[in-house]
Amino acid sequence: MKRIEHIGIAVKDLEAANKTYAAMMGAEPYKSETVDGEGVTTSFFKVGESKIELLAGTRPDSPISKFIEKRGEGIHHMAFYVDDIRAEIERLKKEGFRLLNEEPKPGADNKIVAFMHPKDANGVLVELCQEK
Ligand SMILES: CC[C@@H](C(=O)O)C(=O)SCCNC(=O)CCNC(=O)[C@H](O)C(C)(C)COP(=O)(O)OP(=O)(O)OC[C@H]1O[C@@H](n2cnc3c(N)ncnc32)[C@H](O)[C@@H]1OP(=O)(O)O
Ligand SMILES: [Co+2]
Repeated sequence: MKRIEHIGIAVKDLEAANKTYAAMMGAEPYKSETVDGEGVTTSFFKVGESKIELLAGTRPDSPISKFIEKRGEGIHHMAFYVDDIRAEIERLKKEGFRLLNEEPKPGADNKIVAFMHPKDANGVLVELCQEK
């Protein structure tokens, strides 16, 4: 795993959260994107080589809507950049980690992504991402 690509933060109101994070970080989000497959709308702020990804659910069965319903707003996942996501999925499976999707799926910001179960990483939902 090369670097922390982004930290995902679950928010109820993306517009309001954009204003909060823009004021805090002193910069506007550089991108906003809806990923229908995940039921989320995202916005991204640069932090050096990493990013903050704000995520709001677009439907009640979205993982973000369910997370907020159960736990409230807050850090939802940590994403690592990898050069070869399929090789990394195979390596993690051999190590005994449970992948939530074994075939990479479309993510935001021109990435393909895969998730690892949070119970296998001390309560942290881990995302792998690779450039499309
Ligand atoms: C924008 C695209 C992409 C990108 O490019 O960056 C994204 O970031 S998409 C982000 C949203 N998508 C996902 O999160 C996909 C992967 N997630 C899932 O498959 C599910 O959310 C889940 C992690 C399997 C949980 O779903 P489910 O099992 O239906 O929910 P439960 O509430 O029953 O959870 C079981 C268990 O796990 C705990 N949990 C759930 N989410 C998290 C989390 N984000 N971090 C830590 N722990 C989490 C939950 O609390 C339950 O534990 P117990 O209460 O102890 O049973
Ligand atoms: Co993410």
